[in-house]
Amino acid sequence: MAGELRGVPVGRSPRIVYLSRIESFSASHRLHSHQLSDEENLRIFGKCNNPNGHGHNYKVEVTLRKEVDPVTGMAMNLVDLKAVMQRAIMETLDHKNLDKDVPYFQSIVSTTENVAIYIWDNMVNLLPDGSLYEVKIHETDKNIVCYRGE
Ligand SMILES: Nc1nc2c(c(=O)[nH]1)N=C([C@H](O)[C@H](O)COP(=O)(O)OP(=O)(O)OP(=O)(O)O)CN2
Ligand SMILES: [Zn+2]
Repeated sequence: MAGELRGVPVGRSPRIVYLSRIESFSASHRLHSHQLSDEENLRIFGKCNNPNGHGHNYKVEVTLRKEVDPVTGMAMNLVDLKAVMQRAIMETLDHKNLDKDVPYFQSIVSTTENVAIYIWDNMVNLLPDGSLYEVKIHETDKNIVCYRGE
């Protein structure tokens, strides 16, 4: 039966929470696939294929699904999550030209879908096993991508 031992709940299943933190970064990019001709690129990506590129102020929301430690009351210390996001997102993407400065995007089109996958892949091994639940990116106020590792 559920009860307490020195103030700590015992005898019941763990409490699972969804813990999120948001960071913002600015980056420029151009939508262009090396697997397509110039004409196809222009037809598919339109204005976003302009060789001069364009920029966004991206907002990234990272969510962990994790049990609350009954002693600390935390699923994960947000100070630690901030440090992981700094390393996996800010240091590699902020104020960068995605296509030229980030090796990953030299062969992969820098759509928001692929930016979300890149961030997931960068973060997943820096977090406790199985805890990363979702990476959500607001590329603009209207364009949003969510990736859950599937
Ligand atoms: N599936 C995707 N489609 C598009 C992506 C993408 O990442 N994934 N990206 C772009 C462009 O890079 C660009 O982000 C689109 O900008 P824009 O159309 O200007 O954005 P808004 O919809 O917010 O602009 P409004 O003109 O204010 O509606 C295109 N497609
Ligand atoms: Zn864009």
